[in-house]
Amino acid sequence: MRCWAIIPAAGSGSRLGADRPKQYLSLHGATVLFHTLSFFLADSRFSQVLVALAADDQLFRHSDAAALPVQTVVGGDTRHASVLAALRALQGRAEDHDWVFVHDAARPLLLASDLQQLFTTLKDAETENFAGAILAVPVADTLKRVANDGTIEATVDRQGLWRAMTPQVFRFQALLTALISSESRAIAVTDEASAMEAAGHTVRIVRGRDDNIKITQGQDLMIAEQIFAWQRQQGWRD
Ligand SMILES: Nc1ccn([C@@H]2O[C@H](COP(=O)(O)OP(=O)(O)OP(=O)(O)O)[C@@H](O)[C@H]2O)c(=O)n1
Ligand SMILES: C[C@](O)(CO)[C@H](O)COP(=O)(O)O
Repeated sequence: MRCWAIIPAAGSGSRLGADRPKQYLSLHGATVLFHTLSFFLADSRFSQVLVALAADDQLFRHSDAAALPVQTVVGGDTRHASVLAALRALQGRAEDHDWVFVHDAARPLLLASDLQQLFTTLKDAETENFAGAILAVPVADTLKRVANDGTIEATVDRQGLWRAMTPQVFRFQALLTALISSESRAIAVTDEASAMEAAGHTVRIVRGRDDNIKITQGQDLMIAEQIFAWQRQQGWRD
């Protein structure tokens, strides 16, 4: 049984509105993508790291990430399609029961302690009958549903609500089947767990670190810079 890492990096970063896709923005002297790919390459438990790039990506080959020993695949118009493309690239090499860890390129602050929590949880997958696990954090704010005119329509009960993060880890064949099924049924999934849930699988939540943020909008890059510096100061990253 082997482990594979899939890094979806084919997005355009439209919500952040930078001058390039956010995975190519600089974070403490290297691109966001370089940090994320390097993290998984440094862990010998992974047989290979695959990165899904946009079909028209012109930046990767000129970036610091181009020198890394990863397999590139052409991603799709959605994150779902990009992950599916990477899974299809594994067909013929990955065994059905291999674990596939999917992690957003835009989450460069993942720490080894969180990854280890996932590996430890997976040891119980067979005996406790769950299909995989995801990092997540409980919602701490009051949630509002807002109308188009900017007024509050409702307050959403946050009891039991968690924010899904990545890595999300599932068995190769089960994940491939679930994503193909979601695609064929035109079910829009924004994470792998959604597809697995729709396929009837049980997914385990692992309480992750709050600083495993996804660089998405507003001041996220500045926040990531601060977190990165603090993690380094704590000795949690090189
Ligand atoms: N067609 C897509 C869309 C997204 N992603 C990747 O999925 C991760 C999470 O997606 P998101 O944060 O939404 O990134 P973007 O799609 O780039 O952002 P936006 O929605 O603001 O354009 C990112 O690493 C992104 O590169 C991908 O591989 N393929
Ligand atoms: C996978 C994910 O990061 C979990 O929160 C999130 O769903 C990605 O969504 P995005 O809109 O593609 O950023």
